[in-house]
This record gives sequence, structure tokens and C-alpha cells, in this order.
Amino acid sequence: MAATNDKSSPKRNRGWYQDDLTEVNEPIRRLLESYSKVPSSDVVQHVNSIRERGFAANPYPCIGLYRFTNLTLITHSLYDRIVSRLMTTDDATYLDVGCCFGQDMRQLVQDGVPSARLTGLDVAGPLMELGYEFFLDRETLQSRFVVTDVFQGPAQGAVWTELEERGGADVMHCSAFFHLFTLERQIAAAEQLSRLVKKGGIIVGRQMGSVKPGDVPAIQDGSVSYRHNVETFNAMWREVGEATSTRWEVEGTMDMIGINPNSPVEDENSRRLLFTVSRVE
Ligand SMILES: C[S@@+](CC[C@H](N)C(=O)[O-])C[C@H]1O[C@@H](n2cnc3c(N)ncnc32)[C@H](O)[C@@H]1O
Repeated sequence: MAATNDKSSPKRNRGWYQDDLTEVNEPIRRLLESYSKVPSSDVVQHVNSIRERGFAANPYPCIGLYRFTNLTLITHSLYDRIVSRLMTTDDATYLDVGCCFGQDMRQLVQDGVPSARLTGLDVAGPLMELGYEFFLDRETLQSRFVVTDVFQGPAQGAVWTELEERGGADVMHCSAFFHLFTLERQIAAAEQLSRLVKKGGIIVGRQMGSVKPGDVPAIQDGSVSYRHNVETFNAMWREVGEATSTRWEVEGTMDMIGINPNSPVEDENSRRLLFTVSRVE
């Protein structure tokens, strides 16, 4: 799907480019004001400008519909424990898969986590680059960003194998990622990602779930992606465990927070799936 800068072009989007925001709410407003020092009066314009440039680089619904402004890692029930683990364990590491602008990483830094312990991973380098302009921290942030395709895994050489060092990450964040793909591709991605989490580590995140798990139309014409409920997500990780000689425990909840059944990417079955996948073997 080609993005164009002509706002009136029907090709620009398929319904997931909403009008410019006129308000930016907490907690991203607070993060932009306190971490990035964006003046309060400039926040709306700043967010609209980053959305514009991000959508031109990569026209995902999460960008066009401003979903990136909803910080959700901080709403996870383990958030405080994650912050504490990353702050107090010297060699603790965090890997954000499909990090986009790296917004959740900046929240962790704002909450006291040393930025050098955080790594962002995304196949789209321009989005991670734009993250520096979003958060105005190119000179100060010590986090690493790696341009990597999860599906290619170790075939990409050092850029991937370095992520496996020390047995993988303590905490992996994986939000709005698996739901982009078919179930078969989700399993393939999870098998690759399972190499990047250490024993005792966790994967946390949120994604679009459904009370009727199954395929829904995806953003590429004619393609589908799979939406889970907690049971199917658990079954997926059982299969991943068997294929990779690892073992995972899944906890999850589904709710309606942030769900708009009338939006172009949701329907009456859609739910927000919040999960924790713990590596126990
Ligand atoms: C829907 S966005 C979610 C961004 C962010 N995690 C959030 O919750 O707002 C999905 C992200 O996954 C990235 N992505 C898609 N396919 C990927 C792949 N094969 N390997 C790595 N990243 C990928 C996209 O570039 C995009 O930034």
C-alpha cells in the first residue's frame, strides 16, 4: 500500500488515517513535556507532525489512527516489577520487538531505567530514527536500535546473534506485533523470538484479540491475520515450546479498553489482549 502526502488521495489510506488530533492526552503528553521538554502548547502540533512523517514512511493503522500515543506497557500489571527488575539488576536487559518510535522505551527511561539496558528492534529503520525526533533525545538516549526482520532470525548474522548474548533478554515487550500475521507466521515469529528471552524471562504486551479467534482481513489487500483469545494464544506458545525445546506459561486478559468496534480495524468481537508469557524452561 503506497502512502502519499496528498491528504485527499483515496490511496493514502484505507480508512486508517484519521484527522489530525486536536488534543493529546496523558500519559504521552506528560512524557513529551517532562522527558522531551516539548512546550505544552506545542505538543499537539508535534504529535501530528510525527504521525504525518511516520505514516508516510510506513502506513500502519497504529500510526494513522494514533494508537502509538496510547502507552500501554505502563498499564500492564507487572509494570512496576519490570521497572524494578531493570533498575536494580546490573546486567538486566529489555528488548522491544516492533518498537516503532520506541515510545514505551522512553517511558521506562523516564521512570528510572538506565537507557543502555534497553534495545529496540524493528524491521523499519525510519520509524526508529523518527523516534529520536519524536522524543528529542538523540544526544542523550543510550539505547540501541537494531534494524532486524524477526522472520529472518539468525540468518541475519551478528545483528541477531548479538541479541542472543547472555542467553537473551530478561524482559521482552511485544505489542501490536503478532496480530499483524497469520497464525502460521505468528508461530514462526515466536519460534525465532524464543531464542531472545532468557530462562526466567518474560514477554509482555498487548495486541488485538477476539472473542471469536480466527482470521480477519489484514492490511495488505487479500491477506489475513489471526486474532487470538487467551486459550489460542496459550496453545500457540505450547506449540512454540515443543518446537524449540523451551517451556512457556501464558497469562492473559481481554478487555474493551481502547477498542472501537466502528473503527476500520475492529469489530464487535474485538478485544484488547494483554499478556505475560513466562519462560520456565
Ligand atoms: C503495529 S506496529 C506496533 C508498534 C508498537 N509496538 C506499538 O505497540 O505501538 C508494528 C511494528 O512492527 C514492526 N514490524 C513488522 N514486521 C516486522 C518484522 N518482520 N520484524 C520486525 N519488526 C516488524 C513494524 O515496522 C511496526 O513498527
